[in-house]
Amino acid sequence: MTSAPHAGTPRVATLPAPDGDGEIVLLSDGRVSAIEVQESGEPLVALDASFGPAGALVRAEVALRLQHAQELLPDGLRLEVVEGHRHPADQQRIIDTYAREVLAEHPGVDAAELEVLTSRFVSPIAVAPHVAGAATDLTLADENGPLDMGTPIDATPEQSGGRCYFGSPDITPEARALREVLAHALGAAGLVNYPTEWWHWSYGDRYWALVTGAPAAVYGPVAAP
Ligand SMILES: C[C@@H](N)C(=O)N[C@H](C)C(=O)O
Repeated sequence: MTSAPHAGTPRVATLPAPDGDGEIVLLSDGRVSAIEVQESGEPLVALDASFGPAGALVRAEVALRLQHAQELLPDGLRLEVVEGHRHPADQQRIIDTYAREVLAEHPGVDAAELEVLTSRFVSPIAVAPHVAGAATDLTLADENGPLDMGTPIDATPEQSGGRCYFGSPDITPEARALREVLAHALGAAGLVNYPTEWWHWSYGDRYWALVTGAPAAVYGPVAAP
């Protein structure tokens, strides 16, 4: 899953993709932290009620792109965004909680391996897309509320038996079809998925830059107003 870096070589932190096709680059991979940030200075804005009651904060361009994705969805479906910008203290609390769970499952792993395993579910703080206002946790909803996407939002790999991975082959055809609808709209709007979490989509952060080949990220850590 991880290899010790040679001098000057970023750490590789990857997982085999669950459908057997390629690999997932984790947020703890050194190629993510090596991406430069050319901060745009864009403000955080609150998403309106068409995205659900959370009123999540995201960068202004992310909000526009989510609006575009919303418009690309089939009639009767909408995006329900449950979280956007996250305070670094909240990010750290999630890291600490999940790292304890990982350690209980894998006693004896060293600190580097623990960081890699933990990053399947929560990002290292330095590259955290939510802390940059670049990421949203979201799902699809219809007039009756959120739909069954195969797992609840925030199911860990352990809790979900890996079904939280976007490409999990172990979900129903209905949930698979809904994940594809989500990916079609958000991908067309320029957001990228973190493949270990079907609900996590971002634009402008370092992971986005790595996936899209952009020369730099445009959002680094930002404080909420
Ligand atoms: C904790 C989970 N909801 C989450 O936000 N994970 C992503 C990868 C993150 O920490 O940025």
